[in-house]
Amino acid sequence: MSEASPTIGGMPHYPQPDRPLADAHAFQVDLRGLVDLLSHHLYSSPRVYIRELLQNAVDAVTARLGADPAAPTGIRLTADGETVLIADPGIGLTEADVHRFLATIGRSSKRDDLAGARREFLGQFGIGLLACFTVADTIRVTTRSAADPAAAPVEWLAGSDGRYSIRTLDPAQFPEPGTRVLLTPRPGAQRWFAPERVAQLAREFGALLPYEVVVATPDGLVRTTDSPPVWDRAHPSPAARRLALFEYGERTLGFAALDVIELDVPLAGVRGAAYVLPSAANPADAGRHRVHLKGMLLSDATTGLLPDWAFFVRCVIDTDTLRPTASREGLYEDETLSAVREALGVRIRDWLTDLAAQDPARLAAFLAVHALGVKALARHDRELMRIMLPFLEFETTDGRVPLTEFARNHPTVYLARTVDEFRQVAPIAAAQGIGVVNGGYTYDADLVEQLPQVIPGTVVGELGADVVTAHLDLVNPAEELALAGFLAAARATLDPLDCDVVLRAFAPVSVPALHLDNRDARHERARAETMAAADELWAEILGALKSSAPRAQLVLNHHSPVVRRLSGITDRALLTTAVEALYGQALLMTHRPLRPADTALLNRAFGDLLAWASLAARAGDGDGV
Ligand SMILES: Nc1ncnc2c1ncn2[C@@H]1O[C@H](COP(=O)(O)OP(=O)(O)OP(=O)(O)O)[C@@H](O)[C@H]1O
Repeated sequence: MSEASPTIGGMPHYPQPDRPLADAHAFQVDLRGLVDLLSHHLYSSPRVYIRELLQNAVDAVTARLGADPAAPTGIRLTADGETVLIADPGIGLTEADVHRFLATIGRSSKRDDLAGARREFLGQFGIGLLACFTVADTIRVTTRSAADPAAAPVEWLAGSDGRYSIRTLDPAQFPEPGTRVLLTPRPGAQRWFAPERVAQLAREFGALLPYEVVVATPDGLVRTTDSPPVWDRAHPSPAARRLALFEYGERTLGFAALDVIELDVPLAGVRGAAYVLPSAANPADAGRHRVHLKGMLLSDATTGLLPDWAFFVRCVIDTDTLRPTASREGLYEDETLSAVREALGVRIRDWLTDLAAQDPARLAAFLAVHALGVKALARHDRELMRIMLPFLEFETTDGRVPLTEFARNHPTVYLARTVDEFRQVAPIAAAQGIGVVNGGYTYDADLVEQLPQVIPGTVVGELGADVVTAHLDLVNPAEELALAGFLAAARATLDPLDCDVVLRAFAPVSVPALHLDNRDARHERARAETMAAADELWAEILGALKSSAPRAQLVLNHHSPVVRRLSGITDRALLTTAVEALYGQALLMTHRPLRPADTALLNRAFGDLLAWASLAARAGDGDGV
């Protein structure tokens, strides 16, 4: 029996330096420090020790099958509450292998020196076994090599203090090739050895592994593998296959999907399914997918697997091309991953276009929940936009309608940039036949702007106050002249508020006045107000920014009975109050927050109107006496 300390990455096989390293030393490893690093900074939880044990067992079985396709494959975990034992009938190790691989941190038998990690194996980094030290104080490995039947079986006993011993065993004690790993818990880690927890972890990580794994517990044998995966099984009919996929999704992801999209991208080595979320998803949510690498669960919250726009699906996949990060809890971002991401994106997009062509009712059900996702996708994909546009509804002056239909009825499509702007003008614009789309919602303005490329001949214009006024009927000059006094008084009242007054005739008659404004004008007013309140330096800077933005407009409706009645008022003070009240009412209709000056004006107008009313009432009483 010999005793030694582990070395790092195959040390002391020094590279050949230019000059001999006469005074060379080997790196030492502080195993406790390393395990501490792994458990606090690499692995999210000690539970991964089961995954690492399973992984080594699976790789060992795969390696032996390579040489002997008839070799046994069953893997058995035994959890008695005190210890955990895993036994595999795999390739095993000779004493030299033990020193070389088990006891050398960072060295793996699963890497070709030039080609990197070999595709058929799960492991590659040569650190997995260390995960066991996050829960165990000692690891006892007994192993017999299948590759070298003459080699005696050996026992390797390693402690978390960084020391190990090795001894040869009597071949009669270990007649068959294979490996057994026995772990004894470190203080405080007993809970990770509870039989039901071991079985649950084996099922969670290893349900799709290619070889049968059973867990022997005091309550009996538990089979934790359930392979081949549902997508690789034969089903009696396409409907039965779909049903099986739905059931599998609900069991593993925890929600009843709206739809399921099969993923089979042979070039990318990906098989599985994408499940459409049953309720609207947050576009900023990076998407959490359940990813298996060669059957072993990598993580159920893997990000970066799909393009950002595909936030409406969650995938369950198995792949043999993608690489894990060293923690084996995420995907390594490389060219393969971006190719897979693109291929899966194409698959989901194709599913959408097929749905549009073959099953509009199912597409409508999908869009009722995920229109936002499709809009996000369509922005970058003109072809998809062309296909989806007839199905995507937008808020417009014709109600919620698809843009294609809207563009057919309105050769010029006006775009209101904010929800407020749309609300402000929609009823009036609709009455004048102006076609306006509310561009205030996420992605809508982008899509409307691309409309001319998708439907040639369509013109998209910005909706400004001038567009609306241009569509309102002019009042005949003689009639306008008759109201000149009233209009002059109204202009004088509103001029200090940076608002012009114009007279037009428009529908509906129930709207006496319309406050038309645009963002430039609002910014200009805000700037002017700040300037008035600012000190000299700021006033100068703000003054330099002054622009000749159009002023707001109060458009009085000549058809409105209220306006007609007002124009008959001769008392100047009452007229001022009435104009202020009209202006205030029009402002309230815009649903925008009021400036302090506007609030003051509204209060004053209301108070004055009350005073006028009580005066009139008293005068009426007086008449009666
Ligand atoms: N059950 C086993 N049967 C045979 N060899 C094993 C077994 N477990 C571990 N080994 C050997 O020990 C080496 C180190 O194992 P370890 O789990 O630390 O790393 P790995 O599996 O190579 O890579 P990773 O860090 O990615 O898991 C393996 O490369 C393998 O040669």
